[in-house]
Amino acid sequence: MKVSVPATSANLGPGFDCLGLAISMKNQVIIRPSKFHSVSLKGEGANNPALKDNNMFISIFNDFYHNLSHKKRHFRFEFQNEIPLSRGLGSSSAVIVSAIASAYAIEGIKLEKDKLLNLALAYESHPDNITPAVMGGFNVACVQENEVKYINKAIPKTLKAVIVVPNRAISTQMSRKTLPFKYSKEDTVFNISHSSLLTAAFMAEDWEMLKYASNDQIHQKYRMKQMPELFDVQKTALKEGALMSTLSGSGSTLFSMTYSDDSKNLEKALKLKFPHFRVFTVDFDNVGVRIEI
Ligand SMILES: Nc1ncnc2c1ncn2[C@@H]1O[C@H](COP(=O)(O)OP(=O)(O)O)[C@@H](O)[C@H]1O
Ligand SMILES: N[C@@H](CCOP(=O)(O)O)C(=O)O
Repeated sequence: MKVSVPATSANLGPGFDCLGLAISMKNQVIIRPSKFHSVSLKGEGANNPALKDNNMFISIFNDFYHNLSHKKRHFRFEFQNEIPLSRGLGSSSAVIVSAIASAYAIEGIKLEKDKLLNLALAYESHPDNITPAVMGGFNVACVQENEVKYINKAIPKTLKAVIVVPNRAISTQMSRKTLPFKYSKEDTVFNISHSSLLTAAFMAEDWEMLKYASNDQIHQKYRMKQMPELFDVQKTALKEGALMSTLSGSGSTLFSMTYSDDSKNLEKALKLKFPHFRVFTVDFDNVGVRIEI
């Protein structure tokens, strides 16, 4: 059985904790019944022994598997990870979503995507990553009475993401600690208006509006101070034709969106100016979690 989950870029500038989209960089796990428990790990995180020994996937999978099944079975888990860890690309959401989906699938129990999303919410309280990880596409989401309420829209093939991934990790938990406890009325109104405009721009496919709508006053500047070069990455991306350029999730990745025709130029300019960072051009993912029995 094979499960794959896409990476995500959350917040999209002003949509702190509520906007996110999926990109076609994915983590995949193949699970087979086996005589003994065993784990193999390839790709991102492969040289991190903690991921093999104390793997968040295995512990969430076991929580669900033991609740769903009365059989005592062992499995071989083969992980192939494309999502860099702690870079604001939703690696933890991918793990949570794939672990829950795998436990149901291995038992042959059908799990609706809406239910999967709400089960994942118990492990990741911000819906802006788990919603695109499950559903794909662009998503606006909020949590009410312990349920995710969301609206989802596919992103056209004429657009691509160009991401700049620094070599330094930023943990989401630590990055949230850099944010103020209180915001002024001006900053609050600024973000509500820009986040609403950004949502409308995605829905109306008005891509030229993104450069205005993607401005933010409540999280990026505080977080990017930890790695001031990110301001330069953002400025360069916008100067080189990005439709928008925002801190991905809690960082450290900078996410930019471009017309497909412009993406190679943008990638080239960013690689030239920031040779010490990894730069990737990727499609958007409109499917979300995939399960193959
Ligand atoms: N492929 C993986 N396998 C196991 N655990 C992972 C994997 N990817 C991420 N994690 C867990 O998630 C943590 C990163 O979560 P977080 O700081 O929220 O970063 P991100 O922005 O990538 O989601 C890692 O320290 C690790 O505990
Ligand atoms: N809204 C959250 C999103 C965190 O995304 P991640 O990919 O960095 O885990 C936040 O901004 O803290």
